[in-house]
Amino acid sequence: MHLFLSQLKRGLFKTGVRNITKMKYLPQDVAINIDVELFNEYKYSVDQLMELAGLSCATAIAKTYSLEKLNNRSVLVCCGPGNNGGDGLVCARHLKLFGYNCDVFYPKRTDKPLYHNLTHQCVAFKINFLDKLPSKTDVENSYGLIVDALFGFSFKPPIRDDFVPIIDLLRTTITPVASIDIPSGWNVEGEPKEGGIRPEMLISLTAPKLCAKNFSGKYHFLGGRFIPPELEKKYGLDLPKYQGTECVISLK
Ligand SMILES: NC(=O)C1=CN([C@@H]2O[C@H](COP(=O)(O)OP(=O)(O)OC[C@H]3O[C@@H](n4cnc5c(N)ncnc54)[C@H](O)[C@@H]3O)[C@@H](O)[C@H]2O)[C@@H](O)CC1
Ligand SMILES: [K+]
Repeated sequence: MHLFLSQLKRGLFKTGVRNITKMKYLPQDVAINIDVELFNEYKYSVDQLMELAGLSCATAIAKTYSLEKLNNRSVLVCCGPGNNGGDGLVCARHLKLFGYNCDVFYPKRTDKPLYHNLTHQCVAFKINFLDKLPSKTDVENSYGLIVDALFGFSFKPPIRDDFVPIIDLLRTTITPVASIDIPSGWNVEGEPKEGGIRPEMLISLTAPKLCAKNFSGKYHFLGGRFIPPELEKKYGLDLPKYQGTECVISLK
């Protein structure tokens, strides 16, 4: 006991908890600058980062929602038009490999090879793409979890009309929602005043954005373990230490 206390005082137990308290929450402009720097200075490609981001999300989801917990029901992945939606497509593919049944709702598709390829891969993995938004009752009967991959750190309020019904569904359903990077519809720097979606899980990528301070759901993970140490230092991110070979870390 004495040894434990003296080691604790000397800070020898590096559990990451100490770092979590210092960890930086990013405003929108800083999140965008880091993104640009990863591509321009470190020569990452979007595909590379998206694959790691989507894998992190699928891993965090599988650690939290076992098939048993979902009563073997499927996962509905709702994808938006940007890179957050791309993360969702990658996440769906990895979830499928982990043994989950996934359906994807991807109403506004971006005409770029990356998104065509990700969609093609999902179809090849026998992931079903829905033609229309299911009703609240159908969602609650068929799905154990909804993955919210609609908007990430480039979202600018207010939500445009075509996405309002999807956000309304996510806001009102009793099916748990796992949001990728940002709870969609939230301002990157805070919760909307009129009340937004209330995800049960948030998977922050790279570093949590300022709005994550308002997250009151049960599970918060950090993923996207690809930040070069020099970049982490430059932006004073103070990321918690990922354990061993893990690609995610639980913050809550
Ligand atoms: N550097 C990073 O940290 C990485 C970020 N990634 C993901 O990329 C996301 C950012 O992606 P993007 O910059 O492509 O943008 P987003 O995916 O955040 O959203 C942009 C898209 O949403 C639309 N949109 C914006 N405001 C809207 C509104 N009010 N109503 C309706 N549509 C609206 C835009 O027209 C655009 O098509 C991150 O949040 C994260 O999920 C990962 O893919 C890879 C690594
Ligand atoms: K999201």
